[in-house]
Amino acid sequence: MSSVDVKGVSKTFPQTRSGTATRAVDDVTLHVPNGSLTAVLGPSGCGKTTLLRLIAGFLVPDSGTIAFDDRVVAGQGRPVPPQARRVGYVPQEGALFPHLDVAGNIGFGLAKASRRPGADVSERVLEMLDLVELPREFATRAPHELSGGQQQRVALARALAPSPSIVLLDEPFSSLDAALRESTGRAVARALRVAGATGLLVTHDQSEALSLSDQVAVLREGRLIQAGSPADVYMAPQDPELARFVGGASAVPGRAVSSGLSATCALGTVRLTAAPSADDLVLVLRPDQVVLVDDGVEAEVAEVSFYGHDAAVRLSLVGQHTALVARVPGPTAPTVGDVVRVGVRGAVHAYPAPVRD
Ligand SMILES: Nc1ncnc2c1ncn2[C@@H]1O[C@H](COP(=O)(O)OP(=O)(O)OP(=O)(O)O)[C@@H](O)[C@H]1O
Repeated sequence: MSSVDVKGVSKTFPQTRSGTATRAVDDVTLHVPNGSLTAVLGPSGCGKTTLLRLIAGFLVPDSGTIAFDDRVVAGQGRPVPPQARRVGYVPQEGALFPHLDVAGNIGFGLAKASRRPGADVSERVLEMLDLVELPREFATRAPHELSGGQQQRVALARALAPSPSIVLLDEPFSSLDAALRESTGRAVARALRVAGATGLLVTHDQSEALSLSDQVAVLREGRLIQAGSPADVYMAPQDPELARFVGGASAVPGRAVSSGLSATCALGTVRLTAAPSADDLVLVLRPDQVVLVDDGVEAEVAEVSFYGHDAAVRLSLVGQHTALVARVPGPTAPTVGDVVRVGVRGAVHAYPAPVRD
């Protein structure tokens, strides 16, 4: 096990023939505690893979340092090469060697530098199959005889077999369908915990990040916007854009009430989670905070997405240019064109409104 400390790391790709230089990672500082799993979350192109490749040693930072515990691996003197970093890497898909069976794939790293004298490769292969919760009989199967989720578990088993201190996973579930994605994700997180490895998981899927990790690190345009526990990132997002990205939210203009922890907005007076730092505010309403009530403000139903157990209802406040999303139990969902009444449940997060020129 090792902690990972990224300090002030930047990486710019030089100008390509077709465009300008890209600052893919911009002054990122991130601490990943020993034995924990951190999800690196952000939209496509925000620099997630580049950050992972810098930690793996496939890329060298332009500035800043990367350390595993107290051992600086990049940024001071000659960078430590990837093979000497004791890092396991699980790429997106198609990662298995098609000409080797499952045992050959899992034992691949062991057959090289990291094999301990006298260690039994086949015993380790079986241990690894147990760890990733696959039947031992799979050892003799070819990769094409496995499902996508099983293949990703084998890829993890291969990464874990040489007992790396750190495991880096680059969108390992992106090719799997929703149900398989969830079960494979949970199995992978369990295996990492049992192996005691420190993990970094790149994903653009906010529910995957929130449900699997101990810490969520959110990147936007190469910069680290927020790092915290899943609950912190969901309950106290750094800005309204992050609230929309993680969990979804409606942003409504509001005005602080001088007497304390409340604000007025198109939905009436609402309670705030903390004293506001400005008079003009942006109030962030989570879909589960927007509720259909008997005595609220009138809104017209613009769109309904039915998910079974619940439904997302897009609403437009009557006579106002305010759009809202409410999450209601599936069986109670209204239909498009209905006029309903809405209110706000619980305290809402407020941010200073952007200053207009
Ligand atoms: N080798 C490269 N040369 C030039 N630009 C690159 C290179 N690799 C990445 N980039 C650019 O750096 C930025 C960050 O890319 P990166 O792959 O790290 O993003 P990402 O968040 O992992 O995206 P995705 O989720 O789509 O995989 C992008 O604008 C990308 O075009």
